[in-house]
Amino acid sequence: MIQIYDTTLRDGTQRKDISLSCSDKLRIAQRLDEMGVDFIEGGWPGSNPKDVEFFQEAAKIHWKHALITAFGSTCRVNGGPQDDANIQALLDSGTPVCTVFGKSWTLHVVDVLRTTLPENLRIIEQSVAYLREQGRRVIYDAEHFFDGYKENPEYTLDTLRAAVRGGAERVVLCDTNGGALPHEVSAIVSQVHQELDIPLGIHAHNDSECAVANSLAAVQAGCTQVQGTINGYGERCGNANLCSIIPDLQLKLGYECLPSVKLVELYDLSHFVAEIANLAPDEYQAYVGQAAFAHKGGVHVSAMRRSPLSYQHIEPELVGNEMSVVVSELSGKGNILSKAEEYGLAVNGSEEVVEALNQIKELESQGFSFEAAEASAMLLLKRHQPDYRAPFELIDYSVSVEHRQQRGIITEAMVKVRIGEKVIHTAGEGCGPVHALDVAMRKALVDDFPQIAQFHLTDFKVRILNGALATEAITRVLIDTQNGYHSWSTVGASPNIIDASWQALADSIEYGLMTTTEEDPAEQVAA
Ligand SMILES: CC(=O)SCCNC(=O)CCNC(=O)[C@H](O)C(C)(C)COP(=O)(O)OP(=O)(O)OC[C@H]1O[C@@H](n2cnc3c(N)ncnc32)[C@H](O)[C@@H]1OP(=O)(O)O
Ligand SMILES: CC(=O)C(=O)O
Repeated sequence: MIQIYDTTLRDGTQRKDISLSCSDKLRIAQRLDEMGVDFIEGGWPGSNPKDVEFFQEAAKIHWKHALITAFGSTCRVNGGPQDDANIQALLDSGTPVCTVFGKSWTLHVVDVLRTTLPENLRIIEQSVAYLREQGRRVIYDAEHFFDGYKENPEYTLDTLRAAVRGGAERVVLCDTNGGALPHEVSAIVSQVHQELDIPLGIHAHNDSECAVANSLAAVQAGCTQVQGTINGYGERCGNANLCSIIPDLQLKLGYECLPSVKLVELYDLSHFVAEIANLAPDEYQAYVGQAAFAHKGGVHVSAMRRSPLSYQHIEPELVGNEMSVVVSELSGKGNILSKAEEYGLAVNGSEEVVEALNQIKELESQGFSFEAAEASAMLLLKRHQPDYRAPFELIDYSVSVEHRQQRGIITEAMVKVRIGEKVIHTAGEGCGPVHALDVAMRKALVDDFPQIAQFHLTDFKVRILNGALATEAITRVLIDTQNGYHSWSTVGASPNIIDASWQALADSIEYGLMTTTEEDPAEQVAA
């Protein structure tokens, strides 16, 4: 069994760009408790009123499994813990467990605390002992332990012994500057494990991109608690990422961290915390990123269709994620077949697949990109089906943009479309050419397809592909659209920006008409 100690609410919030409100912190803590995390470090009560409020509110909650811990430093140099505001704040937080950090590295004792080595041992021992006397369990975080150990191993061990004499139930070896490498962590933890008969923990930062590897090495060398954060948020480059460490330990190394029924909620937990932290989820994050099981290369997809573990290290469902297939110029027939299956399209023979595949490769060479435009990829496959009839057909369009003195810029569009046997000719004005085309198209289609009123353009991205050609360059346009309960993306590419926009817009409308009914979106969300 490995204890999971989450510090998202404390060290996680030391990441630049994260600021959680008290209620954000409580929501995350409750979600972590539901997951079965053992310790939740709620903050530093000696630091700010928000953290004080967190502990006041946390005291009113019935925690199912987790122990809430309050974090703070040892008492100030030349003072005693009984007179120390920070230690008092730890006691006032009312948590059953207090985590106290102290200095291990002589550089920090001498240059930062500006005190003597024996005085540092005194404040460690007395701070821990005082909290113990007040009935609190104490975890001792040995800051800069690995840097300190490399310089003066005997002194760093003495700091741990001081914490143990004070009554710490566990000492946590911190790679505060994140510079240690796995072989060093492995060797040092093994030596400490031999020297001290006390449970050990690991707290790693990611400055050498080794926080997860260092945490695993530490566990294998004897640590039984791992401190980390959800999504690896934390000071500078972050803390050890629990979303990787937990499945690594549980699925690969056979340790128990969370109840196994909870592991499948890891993907949701990661996205939940990103959402509350107001950060875009990292698509490329191991285990829980949306691309973690997304297959693009044709060779990979072809093999995956034959054996689901051929290009995956685990079954994605174990952590609540799912496999997906991307269509692009790197596709083979397998990608097309998988996409067709995903969209429920019956494929009538390999010729159809090869034609669609070749068209995708050709269009990508012209500047299209189907990876981020699944709706266009789906329409392309659909158009290769003999029985497919598009809901409308464009006959002509024109756009005029005029700059008139006194009247400013005037933009108008005309479209002529065929719906069945009917030809409809409309015009629209807009604040720009794409808006005017959109207005004219909606006018032309709304009587036959009233659901078009539900479509909203949510994003419009323009990228110049070969900038060296300056204004003659190919432009790629990606449009995101939604109808209140579902969103989709389409693509166009052309040396003419209006034409590229038109292609993406027409695909967006065609796909939307195929997938949106006339029902009220609110009812569809409920369904
Ligand atoms: C490794 C880590 O991540 S530790 C956590 C770091 N997180 C934070 O710093 C966030 C919360 N911090 C804060 O809100 C503030 O820094 C406070 C309230 C803790 C302190 O604020 P201030 O009193 O203004 O001090 P300031 O931040 O300028 O300096 C830190 C002080 O703590 C002292 N200190 C640092 N570590 C320790 C320690 N382990 N034991 C005792 N004192 C310590 C320093 O010597 C310095 O004191 P001094 O100015 O009297 O020499
Ligand atoms: C305690 C802590 O956060 C660190 O040493 O990094």
